[in-house]
Amino acid sequence: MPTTRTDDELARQAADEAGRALLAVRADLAAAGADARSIKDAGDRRAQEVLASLLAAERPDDAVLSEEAADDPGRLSAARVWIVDPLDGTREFSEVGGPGEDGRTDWAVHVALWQEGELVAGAVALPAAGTTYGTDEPPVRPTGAPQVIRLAVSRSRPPAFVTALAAELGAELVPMGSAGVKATSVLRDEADAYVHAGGQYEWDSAAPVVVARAAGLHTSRVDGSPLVYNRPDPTLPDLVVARPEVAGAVLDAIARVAAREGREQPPTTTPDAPAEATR
Ligand SMILES: Nc1ncnc2c1ncn2[C@@H]1O[C@H](COP(=O)(O)O)[C@@H](OP(=O)(O)O)[C@H]1O
Ligand SMILES: [Mg+2]
Repeated sequence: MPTTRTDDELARQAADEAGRALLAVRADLAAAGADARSIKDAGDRRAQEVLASLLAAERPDDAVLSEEAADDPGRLSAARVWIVDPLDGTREFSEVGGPGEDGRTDWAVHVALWQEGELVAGAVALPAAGTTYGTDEPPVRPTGAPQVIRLAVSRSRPPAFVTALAAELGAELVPMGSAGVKATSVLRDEADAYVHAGGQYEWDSAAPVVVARAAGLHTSRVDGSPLVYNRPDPTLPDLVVARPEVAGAVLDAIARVAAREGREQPPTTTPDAPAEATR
């Protein structure tokens, strides 16, 4: 029987349950000396199982779009769709170092709910850091204008465009894994903005974006247009999450860099699928 949790509470519960399962899987496999590929695969599988069974039990009438499940075309006519990334930052999750080592903390579980055109609830769990950000308790964002803008960027494949943007802004790059970790780094005051271009999917950004919005952060595509979810093609290749104090400067600088690179906007298609991508 479904419980009476709100959608916001269910998002947090689902992200936390998957996060606990991921910590257990990683600890077991690291202790057994498993290789990174086995740890990634087992993590993806286990977190998907936890999310799928919880959502099926609690919200049997809703559709689900997940990185780790076959796409269900029924989602395109559904009123409510959960958009989930059971394990974001898969590479970082699998870097455990060796038996007895704690492993990295920059990976996340993403759970978001899309309803009739908008993201309405969500949670981003950082299980190894012991923190979950959710729309049930909107996070409090840092305020004030930074002297030097800090840009969160992929540690394993920083887009060349973001390196050029940092030079344009006189900004510092702060490398870390996972889209959820990078978006919430703005809430932890570790960065002032997360800018990504060149390839991503709806599940990479849906939960980070709905949580960031709940905290009052700016969220958009790199050209300033709205992020739109539950589209037939789940590719959503670029985004900006930023403190409102820096959002204008960041978007202006993006436009200048794009103009210099001889095109109207930064790349909006995936040029080549990264080795780690599962699709
Ligand atoms: N160029 C690209 N194409 C497709 N997905 C990308 C991408 N760059 C980053 N991503 C995805 O965005 C997430 C964060 O990546 P990063 O830490 O490098 O910024 C990862 O999700 P997964 O770990 O769920 O695969 C990664 O696969
Ligand atoms: Mg992801």
